[in-house]
Amino acid sequence: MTTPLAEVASSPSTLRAFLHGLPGVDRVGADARAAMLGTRSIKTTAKKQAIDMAIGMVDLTTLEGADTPGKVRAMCAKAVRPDPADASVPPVAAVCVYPDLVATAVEALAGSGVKVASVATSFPSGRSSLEVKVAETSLAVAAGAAEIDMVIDRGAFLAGDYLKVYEEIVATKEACADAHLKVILETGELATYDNVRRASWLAMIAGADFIKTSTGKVSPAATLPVTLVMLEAVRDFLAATGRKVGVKPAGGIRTTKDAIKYLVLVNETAGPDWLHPDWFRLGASSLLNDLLMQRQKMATGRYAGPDYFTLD
Ligand SMILES: O=C[C@H](O)COP(=O)(O)O
Repeated sequence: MTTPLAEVASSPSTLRAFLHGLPGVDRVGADARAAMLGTRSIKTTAKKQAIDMAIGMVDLTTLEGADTPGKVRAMCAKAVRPDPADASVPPVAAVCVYPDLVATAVEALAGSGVKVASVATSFPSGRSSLEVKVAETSLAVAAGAAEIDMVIDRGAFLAGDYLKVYEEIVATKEACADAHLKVILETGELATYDNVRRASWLAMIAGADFIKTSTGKVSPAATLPVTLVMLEAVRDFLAATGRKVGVKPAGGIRTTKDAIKYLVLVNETAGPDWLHPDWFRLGASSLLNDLLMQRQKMATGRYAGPDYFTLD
């Protein structure tokens, strides 16, 4: 890395030269390594620990046009006490909602320690003016959001207008004040792993606290190889700058088996220091019930069945 990072974004050409100077991703190698790590088995005792760890890393999400305050309150109750019959189940890390439902979630979660995350910047498309995006972020923060999940402008990124994407992230970070900023790359639209690496670095240079794979509205959403590329990026960014950034795969993660594959990937790629909700999250609308069912199966030897738990 020859250009000091502070100067990388001083012009469109320096930013482009930096991002295109990053080493290319060996696609076949990344796919093979993710597949290999995905087949690793873990011991039964480690599995119980992994399930509780995964529960504590969930960003329990509802991002539907039909969301209501009642649905969000019910989700918040589940976030705090995932299994009402078992107080040993840890709470999730955060709930993630649309900006207009932040106040409802903040009230429902008061004093619980579960954080409220709001999507922003015209989620999921990211298609509005910077003024609108910044105003939406400020309103969500004013309503009490502790975390903002913004989307990047993929159109600008794919057109090579990296400085526009950078400036939007910088402006959104400023509007966040003390709230943490997660930057959604929407990797399913970025076409190549090289682009995923570039977008990861772009977001981190611009001030992201977390980089997140997907909105959950585009297919493919989170995948193991894409998450591997992002974990390598946060590892390398820490080595280059001394600043640690978190990672959040989101979208399509529905089973305990998948969640554990992600934890193995984190451990083997970025390292065990990332195995904490401050540095790793799983964004999911319907993973929690499977984690609860598998947890109960390990404790009692039988499944309670999906009807035992309230809907995700
Ligand atoms: O940020 C989280 C995603 O929107 C959730 O996606 P999902 O419904 O596929 O779990």
